[in-house]
Amino acid sequence: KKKKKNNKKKKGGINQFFPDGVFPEGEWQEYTGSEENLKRVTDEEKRYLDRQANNKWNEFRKGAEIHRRVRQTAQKNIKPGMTMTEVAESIENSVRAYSGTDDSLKGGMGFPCGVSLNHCAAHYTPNAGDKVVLQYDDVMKVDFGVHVNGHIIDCAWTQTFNERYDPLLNAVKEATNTGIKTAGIDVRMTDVGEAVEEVMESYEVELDGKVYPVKCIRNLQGHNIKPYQIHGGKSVPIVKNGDTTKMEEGETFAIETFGSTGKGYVVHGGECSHYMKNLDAPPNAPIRLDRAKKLMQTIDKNFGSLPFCRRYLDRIGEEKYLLALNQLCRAGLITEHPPLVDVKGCYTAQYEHTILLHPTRKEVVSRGDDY
Ligand SMILES: O=S(=O)(c1cccs1)N(Cc1ccc(F)cc1)Cc1ncn[nH]1
Ligand SMILES: [Mn+2]
Ligand SMILES: [Mn+2]
Ligand SMILES: [Mn+2]
Repeated sequence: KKKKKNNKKKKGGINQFFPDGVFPEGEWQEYTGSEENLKRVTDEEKRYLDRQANNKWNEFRKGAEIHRRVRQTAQKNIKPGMTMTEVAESIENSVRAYSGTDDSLKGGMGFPCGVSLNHCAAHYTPNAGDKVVLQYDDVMKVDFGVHVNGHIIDCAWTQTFNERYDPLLNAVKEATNTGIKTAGIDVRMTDVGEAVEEVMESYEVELDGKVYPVKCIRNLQGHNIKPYQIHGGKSVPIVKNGDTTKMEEGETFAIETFGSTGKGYVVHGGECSHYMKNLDAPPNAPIRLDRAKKLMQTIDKNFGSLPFCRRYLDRIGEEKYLLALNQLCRAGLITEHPPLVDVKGCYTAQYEHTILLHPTRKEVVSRGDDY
């Protein structure tokens, strides 16, 4: 018998530290560029209206506060010798504890905790049975989401132990901050990409006596975020790509950049762990295969349109689901998001923040004193 969802707020959540329910604002930045953008900050009427939308903003700020506390502990505790499963699950359990609810659709992981290593840039998290152990010379991209009622914080950093990678990390950190500074209302996507690329490619890194120019991974992008939708349909390039699509007032963006000592281009590589319901699939498409039908119901109930990974099915008690999962993917009802890899032997790094385009100012809501 399925245990009833307990809708009570759980103890130990982040709310205990903010009894008034008001969460800290992120880093404010003024809009730059056009004359029109410069005067947004003085528009009192827009400022007043923005405060009315505060509930939505406050839920992003709650997610960001959870993200900062979880990553601070992770940055201290993650060490070589831990398995990738221990790394990912320690972070995921911490997010769930702070979220203060057992209902994964009310709050918790916004998407799986990525722990992509070295030439793998994104979308790797261990599946059951993964024996990989974190090494001293690894370059690990820790990329996890926190959601509060579907308001998703998407924020990532690169964890290393060998300081020889610092120039690579600094290049990407500065490139991401440039992307954040350039982003704004009415800004064209291609202009963000161009600004990012210029900073990234001004760096080089020396490894094992060889000098590499830092390249942007040109087919990885930031993206807008919508309620319960990690990818809202707009992409933010990290190279100049001619896309004149503009950012708009009220939108939420994940600004992420990736630097690489390899080709600067990723392809699918390795076993898939990340999956997500296909929002373009016809709703209520008939699924004849009984096991697949049941699995789809479980996915709808626990994740909805949020990305999930195989370990999330394991932990809710699903067993022998792989065939049914593959059938749902082949039917186009679920999409696979396999690991994204540059060439073997190269090193890739990432930094990512979530920004809120308020009518009068830009808020880097996931900013911390770490990055
Ligand atoms: O690469 S994306 O698919 C994308 C980038 C631009 C347009 S869509 N992706 C969104 C996503 C898709 C599936 C997931 F399971 C988790 C995330 C970016 C991302 N991954 C991690 N953090 N941010
Ligand atoms: Mn991310
Ligand atoms: Mn992202
Ligand atoms: Mn893909």
